[in-house]
Amino acid sequence: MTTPAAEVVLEAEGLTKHFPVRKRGRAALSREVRVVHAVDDVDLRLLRGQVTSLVGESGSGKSTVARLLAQLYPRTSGDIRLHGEPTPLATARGGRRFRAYCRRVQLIFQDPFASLNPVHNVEYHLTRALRIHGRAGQGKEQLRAALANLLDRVQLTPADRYLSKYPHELSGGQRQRVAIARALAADPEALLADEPVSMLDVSIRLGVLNLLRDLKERLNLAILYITHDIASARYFADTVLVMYAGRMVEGGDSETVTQRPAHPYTRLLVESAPDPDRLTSEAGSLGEAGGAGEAGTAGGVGGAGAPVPGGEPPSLISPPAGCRFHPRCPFVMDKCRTELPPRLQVGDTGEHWAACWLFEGVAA
Ligand SMILES: Nc1ncnc2c1ncn2[C@@H]1O[C@H](COP(=O)(O)OP(=O)(O)OP(=O)(O)O)[C@@H](O)[C@H]1O
Repeated sequence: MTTPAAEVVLEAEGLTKHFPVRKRGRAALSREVRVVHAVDDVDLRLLRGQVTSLVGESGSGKSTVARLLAQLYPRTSGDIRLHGEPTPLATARGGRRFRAYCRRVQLIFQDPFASLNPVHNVEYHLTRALRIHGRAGQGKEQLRAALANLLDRVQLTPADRYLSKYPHELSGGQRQRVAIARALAADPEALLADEPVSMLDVSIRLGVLNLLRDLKERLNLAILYITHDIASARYFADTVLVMYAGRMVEGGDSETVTQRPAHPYTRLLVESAPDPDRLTSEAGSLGEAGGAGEAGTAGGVGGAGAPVPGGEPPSLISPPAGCRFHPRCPFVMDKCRTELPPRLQVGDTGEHWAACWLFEGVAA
């Protein structure tokens, strides 16, 4: 649960990334500049000691958000603030300020095999990270202790058994633990975990998620957990944010968003996710949101036998006007085709919102 007192570590406002489209053939002669609207006007906050999950299907812009937050890409517009301190649009890469930011905000990639160099062993990877961040200590003894401490944090013990191993000698889960240990070498405050378990065997996913949860609690980390699996977000996250076609469409505490989704797109995600103890009767959830008028129409979206919107996500080069989900939405109204819905409150707690016209005038 989000507590009002939780400290904001990292925050984005109006975060936008447009990638230019390379022109080919005759298009190369035209003056028209075409871009992929990968991320548009995204707001999010990562709180100390909490997991925020960013959920959405492939191509919705989740990884781009993580890369923008990690400063791997320059953003087109918007603000990123670490402890309220703005990061300039074009942070000088390699500069002191940039290095300090990168130390505090660490990214963990989906594929631990690709992120570890196959010709180097665990000791090399971790020692290098400790040295880069000035945390290797003085002399061999202190370095040894720092390495053992890192491996202990990711539950790879005894350390001596793992230090000499090469990536190919480790299981997928162990490799991801080494990648997490390498991120921890920087002593970060925020971890951006981009689909950290999706390439792992189902049997070991839970272990790695439990490890991240343990780190969140012990080290008081602010974690961004990116996933297309809304069921795992329910299990692991405190807060869930849902992205569709480059925009945020819903947010709130994880239990509410995953069990009583409001936006028709979130309902689609929840409907298609295997989650055995889902509380059904989403009709009731919209009733709670106010239930009257158009929202009442939406009450049937997620329930048994409810229509599941078909179709594909839109082109991000020329995204639909209004709500980007409108071409797939079973409850589309005229307004949805032309006007972008703002964040509208769902229910009466003030923490659950949906960018959907169905909730206009519904909240208490
Ligand atoms: N470097 C790039 N240049 C051009 N377009 C890009 C680039 N990176 C991402 N995109 C486009 O931006 C959109 C969002 O991509 P992104 O990888 O952020 O989505 P995602 O939700 O993380 O998807 P996945 O789960 O498949 O990784 C996609 O249309 C993608 O093709």
